[in-house]
Order: sequence, then structure tokens, then C-alpha cells
Amino acid sequence: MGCVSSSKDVFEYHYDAIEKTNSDTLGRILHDQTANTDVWNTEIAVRNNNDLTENRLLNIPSEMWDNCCRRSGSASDLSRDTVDAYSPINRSDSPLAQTPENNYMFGCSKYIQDLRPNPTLKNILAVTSKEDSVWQSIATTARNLDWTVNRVTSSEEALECFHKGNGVPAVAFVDCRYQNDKTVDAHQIARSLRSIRKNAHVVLVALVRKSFVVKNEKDVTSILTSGFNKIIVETCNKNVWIKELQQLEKEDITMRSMLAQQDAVLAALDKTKDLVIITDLKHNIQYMNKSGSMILGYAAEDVVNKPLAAFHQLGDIDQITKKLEKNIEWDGKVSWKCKNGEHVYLQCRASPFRSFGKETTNYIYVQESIGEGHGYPRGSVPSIRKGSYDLKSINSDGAQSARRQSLAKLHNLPLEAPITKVISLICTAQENSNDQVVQILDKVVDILRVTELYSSHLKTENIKYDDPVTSDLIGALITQGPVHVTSTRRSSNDSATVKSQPYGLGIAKMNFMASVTPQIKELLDMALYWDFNVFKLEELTMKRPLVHLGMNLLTHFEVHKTLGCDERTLHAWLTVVESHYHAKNTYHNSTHAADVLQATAMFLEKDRIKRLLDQLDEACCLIAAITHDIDHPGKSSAFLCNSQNDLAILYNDISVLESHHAALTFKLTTRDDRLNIFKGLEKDTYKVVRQNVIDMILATEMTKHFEHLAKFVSVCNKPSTLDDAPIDGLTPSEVSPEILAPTSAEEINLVKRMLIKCADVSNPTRPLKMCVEWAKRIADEYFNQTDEEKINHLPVVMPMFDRATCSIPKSQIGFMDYIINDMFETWDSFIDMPEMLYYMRSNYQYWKDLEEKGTISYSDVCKMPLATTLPKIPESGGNNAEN
Ligand SMILES: Nc1ncnc2c1ncn2[C@@H]1O[C@@H]2COP(=O)(O)O[C@H]2[C@H]1O
Repeated sequence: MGCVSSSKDVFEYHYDAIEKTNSDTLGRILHDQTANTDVWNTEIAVRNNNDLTENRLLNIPSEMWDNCCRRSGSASDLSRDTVDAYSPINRSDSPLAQTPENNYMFGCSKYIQDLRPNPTLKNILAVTSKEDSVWQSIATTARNLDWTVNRVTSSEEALECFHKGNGVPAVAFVDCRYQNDKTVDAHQIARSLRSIRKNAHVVLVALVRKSFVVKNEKDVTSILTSGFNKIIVETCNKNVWIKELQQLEKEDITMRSMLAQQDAVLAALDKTKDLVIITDLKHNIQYMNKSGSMILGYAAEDVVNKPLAAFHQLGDIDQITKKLEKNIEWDGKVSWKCKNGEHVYLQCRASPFRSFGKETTNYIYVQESIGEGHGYPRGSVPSIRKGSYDLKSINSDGAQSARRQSLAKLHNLPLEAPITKVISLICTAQENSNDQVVQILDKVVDILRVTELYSSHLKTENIKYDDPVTSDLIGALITQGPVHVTSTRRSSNDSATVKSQPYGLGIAKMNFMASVTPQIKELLDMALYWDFNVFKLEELTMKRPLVHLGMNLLTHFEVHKTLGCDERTLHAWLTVVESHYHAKNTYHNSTHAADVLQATAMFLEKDRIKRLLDQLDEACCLIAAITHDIDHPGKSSAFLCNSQNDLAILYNDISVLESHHAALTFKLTTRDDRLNIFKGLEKDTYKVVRQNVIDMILATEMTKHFEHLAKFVSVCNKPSTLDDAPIDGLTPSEVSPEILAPTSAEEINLVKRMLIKCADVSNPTRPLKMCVEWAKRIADEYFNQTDEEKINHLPVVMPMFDRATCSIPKSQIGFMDYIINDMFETWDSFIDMPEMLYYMRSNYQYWKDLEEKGTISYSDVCKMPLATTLPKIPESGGNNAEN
């Protein structure tokens, strides 16, 4: 007894034929007789024509099938190993299946292993008009093996069983022994059954007489062609039926279960939003899922058997296919051509797939789509794009795939951050753009995705400085944390301890100005001119310029009223604050604070700023200016880090000084009601003030200079009025108000940061006399630091700032070139302050001239007479430079 059945049977049968010479079944006779051609060909035809799905599931591609069948004429060619390896049942045990390439996308062996045949499938429908001993033998054996057996006596009844849908038999035995039996028409049953899709997986067995297979090759062919899977020769031998039924259960029914499972997998592929394409080895598309059709607009028939390259936009598909041909996975972006001529740019992972054996059998392309539960309209690509740009840099291992998923999820969160909106807008723009633009925009998106969006990529080591002094200065200013960390020596005299100086609270008067000398009063009358002489004030007030200028300007801006405190508190606060500036510092003392306050007040007077800021903003700006360097030790943050100062330890080497200035401001102010200028504020208002003041103080940190500047330029550099608007050929009426002055809270914050930053380093834009004085003072402070570093064997942060050798003009030219000039040009275009720019430019020239003359040292500069070199102030400028 034997049979010719499914593709797998062909191999196993073939193997049996090699192995066993003692043939006792007709099947083997059948094989022997037909080993050479027609029946095999017919069998293949049945497979390929009637049951493509099965062929795919069995993982025996037609070329392999062909090869093996071709070889069936010389059975000894086929080694046992090869046959075993091809056998789905044996494959998982075969050496081939256990090779390391199991990492490789391997085919169904795993699934076959995993598969547990559904016990409810063990039911047989016997279709025969005559219940003879052969049928009794089949039925008894089957029931003993736990099969359910039902019998019907006509074709109609048989088809009825399949049409009703419930409990459709897994196996149908059709009696084909009686050629003239009109009640059971085997061909009709087979054809009707196969015409209904849901019955495609039923195992149809033809029960025939021995003479049928021995003599009628044509009839064998015809019965297989009509849709039968197996031909079994009649027998009453129960052992034969046991073997047949076991084979049916283990193989045929298992195969049917797998087919059902594959259908489920295909249905799942059709439900996924990812676009999946499978090609053969020649890169012809074999399968594209529904998402593919939805996104690209093609029906499956449009693409199947077409070369993949026909649906690809750029020529780089070759690069992908070449990788795949070398069995290398490929990950990257692919531009697919849609049916309507548009293009979709998707992140794709292409993998070789090996269904069996050692060779690749297919290539699988999965394009990841992430996002909303939409019904895949063609325009739904933004969600896919989101995935695509997130996934760009990701390689091909599983961990990165997981990361890809979480990134994708992150981007799907309803985050309302402006940057996510921007990215979303860019993605929308990409949809209608050509590839070149898409690629450029992808790069833009990549840049936008970085967290430190506005931090400058201008690193110390990347800047080409004109000279070493500039290199030292700018490098030190824009570098965070400790420098020259090679030294492990600890400083023995950390200098940043907070030293309170004695101060008197009782002197505050309601009318502070009444108590000051006429000279001071006269000077303070000029407090809102750019050429206000703060050094004169320093001198007249015996180094207490901050209290005097502070009272003058804070009352001018009515800060006490805004804060709800009296002038007495204001005065007490200023007194305490000033006392916490170190008078011994040549630069970072209360005169510098007064200078920054004065510049801040001047900026606040500008129309554009007035329009933007309310009184609370003004108060915050003035308070931040007054306190921004409180308790400055006269050494840089880098020095504090290098010397492991307590402050550096407290603030983890991050924004050490600025953090300290801000923290001390609030500590001092709030610890004593008599000087607590915030006491009168509502809790929420206080929070806002605190936040604002801290933000502005921190903004003075020079390591963030380029970041703040870039942000300001990109966000706030718009025309202030419609009259200023005619940019890019637009007339004022054509300019929408949104592109004018900044309005959002964030934009206002940027303006305030820029304001205090400019005030903080405005000294090179002051009248020459003051500019030079500041330059000498800062250089002196730097020299002191260098001296101290050398004495204490600390890393020298700015070695060029050596009292004996340093070129002051060079340091100023460098400072202006890298920090000041661009910043003030930008600021001037925002607030319109020509005198500031005028001084800046003429001062720059002054330093250039000095450098040319070789007047470079600190003492040289000190000796230079300034009066004669003072420039003329332009019309709108100050009038007080010589005070
Ligand atoms: N005229 C100047 N020449 C060189 N450096 C300066 C000058 N003015 C200010 N700076 C530096 O700029 C820094 C701004 O922040 P700080 O006030 O903390 O410290 C300041 C000095 O280090």
C-alpha cells in the first residue's frame, strides 16, 4: 500500500524508494512505474496550479521542487541528508537546521516544530455508496486511532457536509473504485470542493483499485488534476491503514493546520500598518501586503512578479539588493514610487530570508510605519515619516529595533513642544517635495532632534584664533567646568568663601536722594545716558555706587511700587547686596554691578523693550542686573573647579558662579524681612519673579553665550514695526503681524536674557575712557588669577594673561571679534541704539591702532592719554563722556 501525495510526500516517498528495496505497496510500484516523468509532472502541476499557498507554506520553492523531481529519474542521486533536510518534519533535527545561520531569517522549521495539530481535525468523511470490507477496515482502524468517521453515500451529501461550514471534515475519502457509479462522482466532488476557498485545505483521498494505478497513468493524472491530494489503493490490511492514518495525521493534517496558520499570518500582515514586500531571488515582487497597496496605491496584481526596482524612486535600490545578495541586512531610507507619481520616503529594513537549505530563498522588505489608527489614506504618511526620521541612525540589531519602537512611541505622544510642531510641519512639507528637498529636510530634522538645539557647535578646539591671547580668553569664557584637569593638586586657599561685610540698615530714608551730595545728585541725573560715568560715581560714593545708582534707577522705574515694598526696604536690600560684592576685585565689584544696572536701565528705556516688557519684567531685569555677580570671588568658575572650591563641589562644576550668584541673591533677600523686597508679593508672583531673576542671572554664563545668541537671533530677529517690515520685497501691509515683534512668554524671556547679557559685557561699547578702564580692570583680575594659579600650582586657565607679557589690545580685539561685535550689531538692530555701536566701532579701531603702534602691555595702556582720542558722539548719543 502506498501513495503519491503532497510535495513532502514526494521527497519522502522518493527516499523510501531508495531505502527500501522490498517493496510491498502499490504506491511504491506506482513510483517505480512513474518515476521517470508524467505522474511527477502532473503532481507538480497540481501543486503549482491548484495550491500555490500550500507550496509556499511547505517552503519548497518550485525551483527546488523542480530539481528534486528532475532527479527522481535517478533515485540514487538524492542523499538521505538532503532529503531529510528538505523534509519539514525532519528539518529541525537536521544538521543544516542547527547551523549558526539560524540567526538568519529562517523559514518554517520553527513553526513546524511549534505546531500542535488541532485534535478536532481528526475527522474523516467517507464518501461511498457501498460499505464493504475495505470501508469497514478503514473506519474501524480510524476509530481505534481516535478519529471521528462519518459516512455519506452520494456526491450531494458529501458536498452538503462541506457547505454547511460547521465541523468540516479534515479528510475526505472518496470511493473511486467504481467508474460507473453515478451517485459518487469523484471528479465532481473534487472540483466543487476546490472551488470553495474555505475547503482548500481539506485532504482529499481517492480510494482506487490496484489496476487503476497500474494501468491508467492518464486516470491517475486526471484524478490528481481534479483536486485530489492522495491516491490510496484499496486494502483490508489494518496495518496499512494504521500507517496511512498516522501519516495523514502527522503530515497532511499538520500541513493543513499550517496552511490555516499561514493564512492567519498573512491576514495579520494585511492588518499591520507596516508596508511589507517579499521578493524572490531575482528581486521580483512576490507579495505586498495591504498597507503596501494603501500607501503606494497599487493593487497586489500590479506589483506581483514585477521587479522591485520598478517601484523604487532613486537608483540606489541596487545598493540594497547587492547587500542582500551577500546575505547582509540593510537598514535605511527608501523612496518608493506611488501609483499617482508621488513618492513616499520610508525607513526600511531589508533582510534575506532562508526558507530551507543553506541558500537564501527570498528577500523581505519591512518599511516601518508608526502612528495613528487611521485607515491608511495616502496622505497619512506623516506618521510614517515620523518613524522614518527617528529611525535613521539605527542599525540592524534587536536592541536598536526596540529603541526604534520606543522612539516612535515617544514621537507619537501628544507633546506640544514647539520643536515637535516644527518637525511635524517639516514632515508635512516633505510629502509634497522632491527627493532632494526631502533629503535636505531630513537633515534639518536630524539637527532639530538634538536636545541642545541652540548650543553652539563652536567649541574652543574648533575655533581658529588669530592669536594666543584671544585663544586663552575666549577658550576660558566659553568652556564649562575644570580645565587642564591633568593637575590633581588641590588649592590651599580657595577664594570663594562668602564674606559678609558690615553694613548699616538704619540709614535708609524715605527720600534717599535728599541725602546724597549735590555732586552725586548731578551725576545721577545723567544715569540714563550711555556715557554715564560709573567710575566717577564709584569715586564720589566711596565705592558704593550700587546703592546710589540703584536707589536712583529703582525708584525711577518704581520697582518698590511694583514689588509692594517701601524705599527703605529697597535701600536696605541694595546696601546688603552691595556689601556682598568684593571691593577688592578690580573688575567684578559693585561698580561692575552698577555699570550693568545702568546699561540695563538704558535698554529698558528703549521703545521696543518698553512695548514688550511689563513692570514686573522691568523689576526683574533691574534686580538681576544688580545681583548678577554678587559675591564674585574675582576668579572664574574654571578656577573654582580646578581648585575644588566648595562652590564647585556644591554645583557639580556646572554654572558654578552664576548658580551661586542666583542662590545667594534669594538667600540674602528672603532671610531678613527688613530687606526682603519680595515680601509684599503674592506667592505666585514671587515665584514668577524668582524664576525670572534666576533665569537672567544664569543667562550671563559665558559658556552659553552662543546658545543664547543663536536662539535670540533665530526667534527674535524680526522687524519691530510694520514700518520696519519691508523685508524680502514685502510692503508693510503685506507683512503679517506674527512676524513682527516677539510676543510669546518664551520670546520675551529670550529678550530679557539678551538684555542682561549685553548689559553684562557692554563695557567695550562705552565711551573710550570707560572702555579702556574696564579693559584694564578685567585684565588685572585675570592677571591676579594667573598669579594665584601659579603660586598654588593650579592649572593656569589663561596662561597668556600674564601681567608682564599680555597684550591688552590683542585681548580686547579678540574679545570684540568673537563675543562683542556680532552680539551688539544684533542687539542694536533690535533696540536701535546707534551710540552703542558707534562707541563699539571706534573703540575697536582704538585697540587696533594701539596694537599697530606696539602699545600693548598693561603699563603701556595705563600710560596712554585718552582725552585726545575721545571720539565725537553721534547726534542721539550721550553727552557726558568726560564727566
Ligand atoms: N573688556 C573685556 N575684555 C575681556 N573680557 C571681558 C571684558 N569684559 C567682560 N569680559 C569677560 O566677559 C565675562 C562676562 O561674564 P563675567 O562678568 O562673569 O566675566 C566677564 C569677563 O570674564
